[in-house]
Amino acid sequence: MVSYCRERLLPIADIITPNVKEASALLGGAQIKTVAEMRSAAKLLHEMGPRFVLVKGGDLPNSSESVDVFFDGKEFHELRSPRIATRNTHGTGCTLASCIAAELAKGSSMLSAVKVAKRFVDNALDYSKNMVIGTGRQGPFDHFFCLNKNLQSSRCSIFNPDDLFLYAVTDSRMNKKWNRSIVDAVKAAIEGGATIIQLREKEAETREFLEEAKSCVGICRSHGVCLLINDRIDIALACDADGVHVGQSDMPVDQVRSLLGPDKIIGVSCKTPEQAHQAWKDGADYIGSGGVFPTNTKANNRTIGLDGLETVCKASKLPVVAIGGIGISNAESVMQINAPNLKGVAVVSALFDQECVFTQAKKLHKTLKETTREM
Ligand SMILES: Cc1ncc(COP(=O)(O)OP(=O)(O)O)c(N)n1
Ligand SMILES: Cc1nc(C(=O)O)sc1CCOP(=O)(O)O
Repeated sequence: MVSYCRERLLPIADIITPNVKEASALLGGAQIKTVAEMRSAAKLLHEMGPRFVLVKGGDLPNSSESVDVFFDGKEFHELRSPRIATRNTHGTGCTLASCIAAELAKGSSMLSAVKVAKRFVDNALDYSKNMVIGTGRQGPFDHFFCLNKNLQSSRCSIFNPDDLFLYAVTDSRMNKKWNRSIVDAVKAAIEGGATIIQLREKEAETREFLEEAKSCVGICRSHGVCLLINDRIDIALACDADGVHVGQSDMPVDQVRSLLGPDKIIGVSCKTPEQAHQAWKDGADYIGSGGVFPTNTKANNRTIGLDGLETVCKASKLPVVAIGGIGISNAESVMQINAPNLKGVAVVSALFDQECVFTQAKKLHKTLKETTREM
């Protein structure tokens, strides 16, 4: 059985998710008692063929944390969560693997799928830790805990593709023109319905930008909205933003991931199916695709049109947000390409080159809602 797995299954698997005992068996009885040994095991297992390896550390002795090691062939990520003391752990492995498969089917990258699945299992374990069912050494846990209406919904920091619905991208030049601070602009956009914010401040000095970014992080957190930083990984780290957006000539996504770690959101601009494919391989969480229409906001930007957007959406498993020349008058035509992974529109001037950011955000949000309800 083990040799069949090694020879026939591992070479064709996208991901394998052994616990430490299973990893040890696959490696002919190797000792795996530390996180360092889990990393070595993940590397050796990867050499047997699967594209990704997740070695699960739930059984690791003497640890207050549950540490899983994720390896994509280049980078290791240690996914940590507090260990939940319970005997109700029967079925966790199958649930984790099924949840990864479901997230992949929804279009997530492998790392995002694994993070969502780990969070789901952790929440389920915590919710059902005190249940008493049967008298065996191990009890079952509650896979359907999400259906319990009395359960308090806690916002999890994991990226939700639906957050791309109305994506507000700031521009300091526009906000200066209308005599308002970035912080006021961000607040108005959120109150009007923006579902995610990106600070794209091309002209700001680093120190000033960092101070503004810190204030915006506070505002976004208090509204439960994610904040990303355009291009500047240093600023994102310093202000503890939720992630970054990078372009094709910025730092490559896999390098960004190794600097930011597994928990941050990474978006990447893609105009072609090849770029979209690479984004997925490198572990991006979403794609920004445009210019859908001509724009005055970004100089020399190539317009790919609605056809180009559709081509990128079709080529990709990742969630996509459309960008470039989008506003209230044409948002409907964008969403009507009706690609299941097109999650929303990203706009700059439609919100920020306007007298009232709040009103414009509200109007655009309403338009998007009406459009998507009809589809
Ligand atoms: C959501 C979103 N999509 C695309 C872009 C463009 O990013 P990039 O290619 O890095 O260009 P600049 O923004 O740096 O001019 C974006 N910012 N956001
Ligand atoms: C920042 C940016 N990126 C684009 C891309 O095509 O990748 S278009 C763009 C500017 C979008 O501004 P507006 O909403 O004012 O047209």
